[in-house]
Amino acid sequence: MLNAENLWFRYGTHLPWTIQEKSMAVAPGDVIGIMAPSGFGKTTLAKLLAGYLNPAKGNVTLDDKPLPKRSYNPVQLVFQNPELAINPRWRIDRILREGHPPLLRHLDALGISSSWLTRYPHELSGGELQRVAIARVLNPQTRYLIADEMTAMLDANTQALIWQVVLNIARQQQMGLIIISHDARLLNRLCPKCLDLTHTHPSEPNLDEMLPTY
Ligand SMILES: Nc1ncnc2c1ncn2[C@@H]1O[C@H](COP(=O)(O)OP(=O)(O)OP(=O)(O)O)[C@@H](O)[C@H]1O
Repeated sequence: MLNAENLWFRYGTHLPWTIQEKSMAVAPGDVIGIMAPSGFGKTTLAKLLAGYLNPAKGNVTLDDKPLPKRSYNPVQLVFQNPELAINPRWRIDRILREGHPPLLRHLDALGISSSWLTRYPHELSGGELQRVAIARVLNPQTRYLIADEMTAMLDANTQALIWQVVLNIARQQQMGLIIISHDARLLNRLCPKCLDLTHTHPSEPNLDEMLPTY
């Protein structure tokens, strides 16, 4: 279980709280959507859940323990722009093997061509590079995947292909998925449970009631 308990976060001591008293729990194999317009703190919440940011108060635990700081992070976060998460000086082959060797069937399913492996990131298109970024985290060590606008820059066909593969693998590996998107249709299609943050304002205290707990 990935558990966030009573999280508070702000980007500076004199700035307003971006995240206030938020709690949520995600079980293995759950698929949960988070939807809200720009600025409601979706990415901040994602970063807190993945341990990229530390809450001012509250904590995030995986099976009742803090997230590991030195070993592979079982809570992986994939953003819209793969360039930001990928070392531009590494060839694709090395990027894919950084955490855990990728399974050949995952590369095939995502349409990753063997001819890409010897190239550098700038020698792939944005959509091709995003597939590499996704393949990199779809390994058995990833227990929870947070997809923050992960397919927003892709065409409809590539988007459909990627989600089919990701949902299949998540089901097989009992990986929990948190899908953040502005696209209500996408979330309705993918997520049995969905949080719509547009009905609240970040400073209002009732957001908690919308978050699923188990
Ligand atoms: N590094 C930062 N320093 C200061 N303020 C920040 C920082 N990052 C985000 N913020 C602010 O925190 C608030 C929430 O930002 P966040 O990126 O979490 O929202 P979001 O809902 O994901 O938005 P978007 O859909 O545009 O990505 C915004 O008001 C933003 O300006």
